[in-house]
Amino acid sequence: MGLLVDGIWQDKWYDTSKSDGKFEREAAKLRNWVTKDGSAGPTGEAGFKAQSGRYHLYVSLACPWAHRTLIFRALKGLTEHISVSIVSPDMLSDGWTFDTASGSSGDELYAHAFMHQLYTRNDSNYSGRVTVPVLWDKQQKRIVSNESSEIIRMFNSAFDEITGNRDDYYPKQLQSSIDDINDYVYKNINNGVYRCGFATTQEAYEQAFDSLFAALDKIDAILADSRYLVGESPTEADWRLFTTLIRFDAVYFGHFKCNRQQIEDYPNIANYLRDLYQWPNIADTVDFKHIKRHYYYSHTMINPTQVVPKGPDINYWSKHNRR
Ligand SMILES: N[C@@H](CCC(=O)N[C@@H](CS)C(=O)NCC(=O)O)C(=O)O
Repeated sequence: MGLLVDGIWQDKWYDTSKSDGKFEREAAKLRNWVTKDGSAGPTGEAGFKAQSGRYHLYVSLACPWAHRTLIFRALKGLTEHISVSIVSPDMLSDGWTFDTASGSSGDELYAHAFMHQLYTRNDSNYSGRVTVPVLWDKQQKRIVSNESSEIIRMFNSAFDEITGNRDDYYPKQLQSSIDDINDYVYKNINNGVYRCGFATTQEAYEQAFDSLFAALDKIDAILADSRYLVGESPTEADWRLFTTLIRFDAVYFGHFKCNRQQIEDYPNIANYLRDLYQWPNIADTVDFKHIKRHYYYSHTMINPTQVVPKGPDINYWSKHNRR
């Protein structure tokens, strides 16, 4: 695991020494938007018009942020319009790789060995972490965005005229409720599990742990009265929560020490998780082999033996009680 400094790869773990042992995630730097007509989006430059076959998505099947983009690609009928390369689940001293022997599909566009080569192809002087997902423009041969929350917004609407799929997971009248719940879930749950797992002091870990479970308790209470987080059909807020919930019992409970209880022990969340998992085309985006292998094998400072646990054995296809 590492980062680029002026275009040179350096193998370095996260530095928590300046933040009292707390893990702080670096903000994504490449923030252009694909739009229907190629006009500029909320940030970045114009020039990225929605077109079939023009864009390529680089993902890890293990990564919850990349997983969001695969879910929106599936939900919005974009699989035949946006191609994908999958990195290996093993992220060690070279960062994300395209090693096919350990589970990568290979870099379909450039046959790079490493993900950082894509970042320096985009900008030979790049400084920053080399993260997935990345949305790449095959026409201009550059990165559109490496911010998953924005890539899913693009997928939600920019390609609607091409696909004819007008399902809207961020409808205008619900946007402020979705934004509020997203902020809360991101801070306490999506990033909260990482704040538990990557904390390097007892105090930082316990703070993250307490806010994580307080938030899960609150979500379970919301789901007692409402089928989804914001009303009676799934929105962006549900899919963003889903990618953390589906990894929780298999990885975060043990590996990140999020072990007050499992998601299976939450009466409403456990059923809600199955409801989302069983939604058309979603189960195919979930790969427990990559998920477990990535975390347990790559984070050698947490699990130096790199032994990957066999369990748990949970059936996400079992019947749920959501209406
Ligand atoms: N803000 C980014 C975060 C992406 C992210 O942190 N991805 C992780 C994988 S789960 C990564 O690539 N980490 C590599 C690193 O930090 O060096 C997004 O949501 O797109």
